[in-house]
Amino acid sequence: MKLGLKLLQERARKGSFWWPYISNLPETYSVPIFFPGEDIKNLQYAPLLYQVNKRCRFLLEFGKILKHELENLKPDDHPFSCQDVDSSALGWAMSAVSSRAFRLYGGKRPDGTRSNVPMMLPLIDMCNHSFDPNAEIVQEEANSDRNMLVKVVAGKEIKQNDPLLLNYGCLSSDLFLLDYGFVIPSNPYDCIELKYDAALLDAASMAAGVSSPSFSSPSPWQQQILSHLNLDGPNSNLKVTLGGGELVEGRLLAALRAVLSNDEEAVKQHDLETLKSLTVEAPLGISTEVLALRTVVALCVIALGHFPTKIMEDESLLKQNVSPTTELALQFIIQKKSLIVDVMRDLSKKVKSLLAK
Ligand SMILES: C[S@@+](CC[C@H](N)C(=O)[O-])C[C@H]1O[C@@H](n2cnc3c(N)ncnc32)[C@H](O)[C@@H]1O
Repeated sequence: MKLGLKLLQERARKGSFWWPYISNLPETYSVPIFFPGEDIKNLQYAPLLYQVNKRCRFLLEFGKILKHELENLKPDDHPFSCQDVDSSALGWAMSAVSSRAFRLYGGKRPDGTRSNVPMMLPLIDMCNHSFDPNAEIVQEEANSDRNMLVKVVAGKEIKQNDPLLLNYGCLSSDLFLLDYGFVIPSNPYDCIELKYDAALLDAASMAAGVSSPSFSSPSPWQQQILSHLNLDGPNSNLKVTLGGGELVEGRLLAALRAVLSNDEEAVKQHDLETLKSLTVEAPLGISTEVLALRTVVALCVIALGHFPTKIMEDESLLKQNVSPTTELALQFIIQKKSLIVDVMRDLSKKVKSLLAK
């Protein structure tokens, strides 16, 4: 937000050096904080809705604090040349920065290391994103400590009229939408967030064929493994993911394998890294592995059931003449649901091949 405030300050300052740049920035952004209520609802996916709400609440709160702080300032002391900076102006600035700033190395710290700071880079910020970019940003130190040379360097041959494309990062679809306001079809870095919840896992594993699951009442050795995986205990992190690079997050896979195995000796023969790896095939035996993978498939079914609409309904709506924000919301949820379906398909294939052994 610091850079956003600076942007607002320069936008309000008469004769600002940055005015030509700032006056050419988009007036609106397609990020969800500006979506109409109906399209926020259309986003359906709870972790994204949580982030959108969090950002909106922050902007409202910060707007109030700022108003209070600026209230009694003399015109000469006013950082925004007496212009009103409300939550909508803050939202504009936040979106300008999140969608256009690049994180680069800043000045040197006393210990010689460099801080990582967001910077607005006029002209460079005209480059769109691609996971197959044709250029990259290269930073070079100039002779003085304060100055930094920032260049865009071609990574491959670029023909005349080809767009210059940079890689903004291997980000999930949530971050592309929240920060940049677009959705990449079949984003290989997208994932689904789930909560490691014992009752939910008991239900999922029962659907997978476990008669008396013990996620809600793990034995002490299983609890120890869960706490090593940071899935149990006071500072646990219960957020686990499906999809992305890993298909099933290693911590979830290890927990499923350990709790479904019930064979302390067999589990303790393996280190955590082995238990977390899907490329290590069935370290605790085929039947445990099949139950673990089927439990994930059941989790996927439950996750899909939480979306109020089906992919086919979203796709047919998308074919109609919808607004750009509805289109983005639909693209986003289609992507999320397709990812779950892909995970189910890949895991079911694995189960089939295990059973054929
Ligand atoms: C750094 S700016 C890039 C320049 C921008 N296209 C412009 O005309 O000003 C980032 C914004 O460009 C758009 N953008 C960048 N890459 C995109 C992509 N692959 N697909 C769709 N929109 C993209 C998004 O609106 C994003 O917020």
